[in-house]
Parts: sequence; structure tokens; C-alpha cells
Amino acid sequence: MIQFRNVTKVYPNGLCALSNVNFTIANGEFVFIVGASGAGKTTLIKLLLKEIEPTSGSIIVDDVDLSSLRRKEIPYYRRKLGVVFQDFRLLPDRTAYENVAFAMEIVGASPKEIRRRVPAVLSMVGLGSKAHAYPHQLSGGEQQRVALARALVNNPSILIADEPTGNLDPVTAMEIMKIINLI
Ligand SMILES: Nc1ncnc2c1ncn2[C@@H]1O[C@H](COP(=O)(O)OP(=O)(O)OP(=O)(O)O)[C@@H](O)[C@H]1O
Repeated sequence: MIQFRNVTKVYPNGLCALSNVNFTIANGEFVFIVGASGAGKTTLIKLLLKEIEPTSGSIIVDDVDLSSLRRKEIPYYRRKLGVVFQDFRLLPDRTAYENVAFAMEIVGASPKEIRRRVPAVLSMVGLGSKAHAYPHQLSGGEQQRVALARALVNNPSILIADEPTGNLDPVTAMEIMKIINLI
């Protein structure tokens, strides 16, 4: 469960990006955050990733107040989160398989586990046959599916997608949303 309680974020230059925000997202909920440009959506995601700190208020994820996390606990907290960005953020010199495997390598998964899990997740997003293609050999929708596989491969309990279809045409965007909806 994710809870924002009276969260306010004022950036160092004095700009108030979020003012007294309260909401709860229950386990299993699929939530869209919609708002005008500059409304504070990215700020909200950065707070959840603990990339930035709230000026006041608390953010609670699975009963843990993020302000109580020590610096060395943050990487473990982030393993709970799978993140997909609008611009995919794939490593250009690695294949689809290697991009997804890399996410497992950095959390210390065994080579055996990686060999088992990566093809399964690539198949889940419909890319089983493109595992050895490099990002530049893939369409935008395919690249986003690799990014989705990478976000999912470590079984995160929370999937965060920041405008995951923003760079895609409407038909491809719909395909991505269908996959996310099935997860
Ligand atoms: N590091 C920063 N320092 C100062 N102000 C910032 C900073 N980051 C964002 N802002 C401001 O905070 C407000 C909210 O920005 P944010 O990026 O969260 O909006 P958004 O809803 O994600 O917008 P968009 O849909 O355009 O991406 C904006 O007015 C922005 O200019």
C-alpha cells in the first residue's frame, strides 16, 4: 500500500510543486495520475522513488515511512519498485536480453536464475523472438516492451510508469497499456 499524508514539496528555489497531497493506493490498484504540465506528477514519482525528500508530510510504502529509511536501505527499498519511463532508457550497446539481464545482475541474481527468468519475461511482453536485437533494431513499441520487461524482471511489488506511452503512436500505446493491464 502507498500512502501520501499531507505531502508538500517546495523546491530550493521556492517553487511549491505539491501542496498538502493526500492519497492511498491499495494493493492491486491500477491508478492513473493525470494533470496539466507542471502539475507535479514527476515530482510525485521522484518522491516515491526517494530521489527527493518531501518538505513536509510523510510517504508510507508497505507500512514503512520512507523518511525512516537509512541511506544503505534505499537500494533495497527500490527493489520493490519497477519503473518505466517515457523515453525507455535502454542501454544502446546491449541487446534486449542483455538489457533485461542487467537489471537482474545488479541485484545479484545468479546466472542460472537470469537464464531462466529473462526469456520468460521477454516472452510475456511478446518479444521472445527479438531477444538478441539491439534497441536501434527495435520499433518504439518494442523498445518500450523491453523497458517493461526490465521493470518487471525482479518481481517488483509496485510498477511505476511515467508516461510510458508518451512517445508512441496510439495503436502501439494501446498495446503497451494492454500488457500493463494484464500484469
Ligand atoms: N528541481 C526543480 N527545481 C525547481 N522547480 C522544479 C524542479 N523540478 C520541477 N520543478 C517545478 O515543479 C513543478 C512540477 O514539476 P513536475 O516535473 O513534477 O510536473 P509534471 O506534472 O510532471 O509536468 P509534465 O507533465 O510537464 O512532465 C513545475 O512548476 C516545475 O517547473
